[in-house]
Amino acid sequence: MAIEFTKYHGLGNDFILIDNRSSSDPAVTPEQAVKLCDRHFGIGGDGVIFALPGQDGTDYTMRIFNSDGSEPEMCGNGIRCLARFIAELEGRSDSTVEYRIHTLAGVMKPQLRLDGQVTVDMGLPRLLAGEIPTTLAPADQKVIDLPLSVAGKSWQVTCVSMGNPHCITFVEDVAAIPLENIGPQFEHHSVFPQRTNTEFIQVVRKDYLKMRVWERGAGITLACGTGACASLVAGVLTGMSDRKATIELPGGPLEIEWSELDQRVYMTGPAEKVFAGSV
Ligand SMILES: N[C@@H](CCC[C@H](N)C(=O)O)C(=O)O
Repeated sequence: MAIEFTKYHGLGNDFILIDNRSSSDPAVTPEQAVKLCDRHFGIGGDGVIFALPGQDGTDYTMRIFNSDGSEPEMCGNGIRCLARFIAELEGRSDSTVEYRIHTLAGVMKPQLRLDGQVTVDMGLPRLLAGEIPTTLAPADQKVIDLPLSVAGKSWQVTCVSMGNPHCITFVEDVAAIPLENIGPQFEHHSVFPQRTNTEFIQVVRKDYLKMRVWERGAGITLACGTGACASLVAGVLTGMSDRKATIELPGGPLEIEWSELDQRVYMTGPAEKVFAGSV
């Protein structure tokens, strides 16, 4: 049976979007998602995202399979793409509609802006080791600037969950980090029982950070929305960043704020349609 899809990207973090509104079960299996994401033998993408019916009073449910077939709790760039995709399905692309989206990380609220950007209320960051999860500290303690040995070197890491796990290291020069080599070693380190996303951050100014990411289940990507949010929170916790900053990723910039008022994290960035087809 043919499956209709639309390809979107958020700063080059690219996804295959599927209109799954008529069923609560994803239209493809994790194994099929791996094939669809293949950049040589498939459509190509960092993940497959499903727009499913809402749950518990929400407008829609988002589920996502990474390009390795694993299912993460949340995806920041993906939820901006999902919001634009849904707006197009509903014929509301040119409005400032806000959606309430059920995810495995809780309810997220993306709002479309007229300039084409999408602002997402990403909720509260989770900071306790047991919530991330990591065994780097006792379950009821935060993991801020603690040593972690990877690839024969000690790294000072801060861990933050945006629903999905992130391990952040501040470095002098992000370009000098051998991401392809050390990324998998962070991802699969025994202190992260559910694996981890890994971000390296260079502070240009306290309101301008450069980031490179190794994503759990997807490897090196051009951008990671939850990673940018987690990194800004890590920057505030370590005194490296203001509460509001531009995060420059290989695919472009995201604006992130950890609000002093409600302690929630807000992310603003683009989401663009690439093409549509069927497989
Ligand atoms: N690229 C995403 C994150 C996708 C999920 C991640 N790979 C994980 O397994 O947690 C983003 O923009 O947040």
